[in-house]
Amino acid sequence: MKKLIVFLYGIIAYVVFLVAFLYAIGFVGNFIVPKTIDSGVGISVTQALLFDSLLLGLFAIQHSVMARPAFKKWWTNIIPSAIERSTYVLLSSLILVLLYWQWQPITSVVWKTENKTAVTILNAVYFFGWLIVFLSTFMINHFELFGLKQIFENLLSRQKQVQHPVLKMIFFYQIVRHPIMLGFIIAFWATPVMTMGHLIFAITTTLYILIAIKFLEEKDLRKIHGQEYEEYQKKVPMIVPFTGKGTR
Ligand SMILES: C[S@@+](CC[C@H](N)C(=O)[O-])C[C@H]1O[C@@H](n2cnc3c(N)ncnc32)[C@H](O)[C@@H]1O
Repeated sequence: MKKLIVFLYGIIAYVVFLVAFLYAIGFVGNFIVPKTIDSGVGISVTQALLFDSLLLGLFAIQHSVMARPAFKKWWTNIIPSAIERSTYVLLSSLILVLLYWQWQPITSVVWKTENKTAVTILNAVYFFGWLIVFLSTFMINHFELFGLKQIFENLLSRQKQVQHPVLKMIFFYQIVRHPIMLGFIIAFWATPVMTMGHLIFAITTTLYILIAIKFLEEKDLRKIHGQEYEEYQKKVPMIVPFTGKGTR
């Protein structure tokens, strides 16, 4: 019974993630969904900045803290390890829902193009960014990244072996070390109409991504994979494709 509850919890977490992910495409791109990055009742710029910084800060803190190995070690003394990843995914997705709901637009236009070709290209680049994100998750392990593998193994009572994580260096991971983050950055910047609110979102998230991968994720990856990761860093650039050999 407990295993079934754990399994259902993981499935719900995954469904919430899928909805939040799909909504993000509409939210950032101002497509289809009811509330987007540029919609909503305008409040003063100062108030909007305060609100939006708090929302982005909340996401950054949750993401940075809960992804650290030391936190996971402590946390899995409290919750079953089978749902550690699902809980992370669920909380991240719920914070995103809060962000979509409470995001305060600042609609002054910073740049805009009405040229049809430019609009088409920018929209194509936008969707290409999201496609890179989605495909890259399968290149490392989509099902493990979103907690599904863990809840399936738990349901099937598979003997939990302590498996050393595998470093993936295939497909997009041969071009850059962080294709998922590259995809996000592309999607956040590619727009035919850049408003002040959208620009602040793009700058803040890009800075957070760069700092988090350099000082948090790669530090963990070097600890986990040791020399293998250091060799990978020498061969493959961090986030800008085709910029020669990688650097730390
Ligand atoms: C949200 S994913 C982002 C991965 C990567 N930063 C990217 O942008 O494509 C974070 C998880 O991927 C894992 N990870 C990062 N690079 C990896 C690689 N090359 N192979 C396997 N796992 C990786 C990290 O340990 C972390 O658990």
